[in-house]
Amino acid sequence: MSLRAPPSSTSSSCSLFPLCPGLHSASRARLPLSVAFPTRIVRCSLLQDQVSVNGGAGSRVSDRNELRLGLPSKGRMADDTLDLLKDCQLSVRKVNPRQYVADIPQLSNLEVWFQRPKDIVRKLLSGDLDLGIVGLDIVSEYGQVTFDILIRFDILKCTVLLTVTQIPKYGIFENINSMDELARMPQWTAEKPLRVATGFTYLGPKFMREKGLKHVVFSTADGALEAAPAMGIADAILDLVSSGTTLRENNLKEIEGGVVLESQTVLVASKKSLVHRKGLLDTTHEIIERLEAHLRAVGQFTVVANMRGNSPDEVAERVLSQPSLAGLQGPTVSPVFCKRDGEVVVDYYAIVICVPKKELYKSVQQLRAIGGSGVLVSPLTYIFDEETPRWQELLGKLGL
Ligand SMILES: Nc1ncnc2c1ncn2[C@@H]1O[C@H](COP(=O)(O)OP(=O)(O)OP(=O)(O)O)[C@@H](O)[C@H]1O
Ligand SMILES: O=P(O)(O)OC[C@H]1O[C@H](OP(=O)(O)OP(=O)(O)O)[C@H](O)[C@@H]1O
Ligand SMILES: [Mg+2]
Repeated sequence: MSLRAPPSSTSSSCSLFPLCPGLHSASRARLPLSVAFPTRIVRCSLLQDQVSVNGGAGSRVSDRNELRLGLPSKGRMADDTLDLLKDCQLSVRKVNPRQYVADIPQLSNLEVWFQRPKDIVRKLLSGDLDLGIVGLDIVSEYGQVTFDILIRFDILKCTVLLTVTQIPKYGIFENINSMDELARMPQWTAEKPLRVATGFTYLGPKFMREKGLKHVVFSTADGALEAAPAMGIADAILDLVSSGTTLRENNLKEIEGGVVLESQTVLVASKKSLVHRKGLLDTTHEIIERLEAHLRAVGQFTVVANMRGNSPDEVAERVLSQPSLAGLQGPTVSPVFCKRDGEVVVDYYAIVICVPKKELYKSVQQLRAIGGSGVLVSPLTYIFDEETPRWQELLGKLGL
């Protein structure tokens, strides 16, 4: 199998991400400060001794005071991420769409930097960002050897994506439906290996090796990979699948055992920054708490209803007799006071429960069946629990 050399297992960001591998320090020192192109002048505002590739030492903690969160500057995740933060009352304030720095007024001393997803992971590793929101696929691909310096929290709201091996539905693949069958095809030899096109040049070879494919070569492209088999460039591809439309429209099929990774949006933190950067732990705590409380709340409605009854216990018993009305820890039942013939009396009780969105109508029917009226339904913003499991998990990982 022809594989790209695996990245070095040291945490040096220079060896992990050589943007200009050929540029050694001697030639760097001679870099001109402005470079002339035929149509325009591009001025580099770098001081000569600052010119280096991706900052050098891996996961350093620079002496800046501000905390930095990286968010996707473009692509499918960009808007979803901003919407999610807005829903958590952490709206990002951006002066104009082309500006790459912003802030979140609720979180003081935090800078938001908009970056391409893969650059967010690179900059977390190099210490230029402290936190980031990206796809797990990107973290696994670009942060592969350094999970010990990154800490991840799953944000379950966004679409789960699969990175999957895909082959044509036609020709020699017509009856091939699993990775085992693909591996056993006699066509793949040292002289004529299986050609796989993928953007996942680290995860792809690793996966194929684990699946026992011996004769494989990889090619890569920046996008539209599904075209590669029909163009005759590849036999199979390894790419993301979300709705499955692109795969279908290009006459490809997923195969059994071909899932490399289930991806979703994750919040990632640099472990070194968490330990050393003042204030980061508190800010991360707040972000995690808000995300967790919000993600718990998005699937629920608050339902308030009035119910005639003789006592809170009797009303509670009626409510709890219905399968969809138990709420999170049971109903809150409070007396509704009104004045009759000059006297304050309690004929009704107000009950408050949380109801899963999917079960709303069923719950309203059950409420009516036990005498509920005046049912008010409102969305929930947060459900804060006593404990934040993800926060506890983080403290555990940091040994705190
Ligand atoms: N079809 C999709 N549905 C939902 N999310 C997706 C989809 N495709 C990609 N993503 C997510 O969006 C993230 C970025 O993908 P995107 O296509 O925007 O950038 P890219 O092409 O990988 O990078 P770049 O364009 O910067 O080179 C990925 O981490 C992935 O998790
Ligand atoms: O299953 P689907 O919902 O169709 O989505 C999957 C497609 O989306 C992404 O590509 P994108 O549209 O970002 O274009 P690109 O490959 O050119 O980057 C991904 O690379 C798949 O091709
Ligand atoms: Mg694509």
